[in-house]
Amino acid sequence: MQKIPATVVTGFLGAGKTTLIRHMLDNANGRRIALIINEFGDLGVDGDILKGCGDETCSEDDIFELSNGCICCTVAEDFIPTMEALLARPDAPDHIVIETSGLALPQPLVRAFQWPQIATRVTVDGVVTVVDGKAVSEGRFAANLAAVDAQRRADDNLDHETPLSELFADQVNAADMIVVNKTDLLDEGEADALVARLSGEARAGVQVVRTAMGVLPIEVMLGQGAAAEANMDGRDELHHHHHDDDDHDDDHDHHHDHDHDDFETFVVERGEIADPATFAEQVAGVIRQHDILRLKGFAAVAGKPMRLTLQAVGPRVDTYYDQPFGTAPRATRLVVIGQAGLDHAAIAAALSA
Ligand SMILES: Nc1nc2c(ncn2[C@@H]2O[C@H](COP(=O)(O)OP(=O)(O)OP(=O)(O)O)[C@@H](O)[C@H]2O)c(=O)[nH]1
Repeated sequence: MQKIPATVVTGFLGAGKTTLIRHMLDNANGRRIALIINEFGDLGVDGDILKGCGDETCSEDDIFELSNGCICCTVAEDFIPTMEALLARPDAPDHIVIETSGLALPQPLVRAFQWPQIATRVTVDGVVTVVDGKAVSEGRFAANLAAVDAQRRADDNLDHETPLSELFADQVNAADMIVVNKTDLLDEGEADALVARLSGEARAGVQVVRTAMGVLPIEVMLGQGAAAEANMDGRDELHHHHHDDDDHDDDHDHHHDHDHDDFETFVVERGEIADPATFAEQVAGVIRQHDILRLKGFAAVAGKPMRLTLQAVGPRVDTYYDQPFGTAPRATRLVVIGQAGLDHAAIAAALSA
């Protein structure tokens, strides 16, 4: 029996994973693609966006949402049972695409494909790492040398970098292909420099391609034939497990105590907003003031039957009307994601003002 290829799409919060997958679904040309989506933050925004595709290639039945935390830490409880349920269905998909949360380490997920009940049926076609070209060019994932030094002074055993730079390095390290997205926000020189830098940091032979709005031909994205689960060499994660005493344990059920302890998420609910542009400015102000990494959700706009989708990556805020509320409650709900220590009350108050 031929194995079903599975593509793992990883990349930091807001890099453009959902956008890339949405574009792929819109251009699936009759391929049946099953999606497994893992989101950090409990609003199901990505699932909603992908279900809105309305195409028979991505019926809701083919979308599985894993929302019990980060996929790399819930492999046994969540991911494996979901894969088994997917594989037990009579109509096997042509391809499986897995969107990890922006905080996930891809390595534990790829290793899960070595589990016997999966390995006989599915192979990892490729790990696609989506990079926010603008954020990386601005140095958002650069190791913060001052912070690293302070940590080292505090604890000799620590040789890790910042949570952001570590995650970024691990996601790059796991890649079979790197997609430098958001090139529309870069000039050509910046894009060239970033591609050159990432080609140097990635494993040998990894292709680095550039996109805007995730426009990548489906033939480039799928069908890489990497069999990543059988080729783990050089994909190792960095030094994440310093809190665990048993971290050399290769037990598959082992819980990786890693960087998402350094991040947190919560939901803010408020009443209708008056005007999308004004609210977007207000949101951008709150993001700057509180150093929020990612904010997304849906808003009810006074007098408008359509639901407004709001997406912010750092202080860049996008809004668009996506669908009528219909019978759904006209609620405004926003999920906020940042490094641990966010002032929930102040942020909620500022977003509700
Ligand atoms: N300017 C610009 N914006 C983009 C591009 N790709 C995605 N975006 C926007 O960036 C925001 C985040 O995109 P998503 O596709 O949701 O990112 P993601 O990686 O799935 O985000 P998480 O699931 O939260 O980790 C959205 O507002 C997108 O419209 C791009 O190439 N250029």
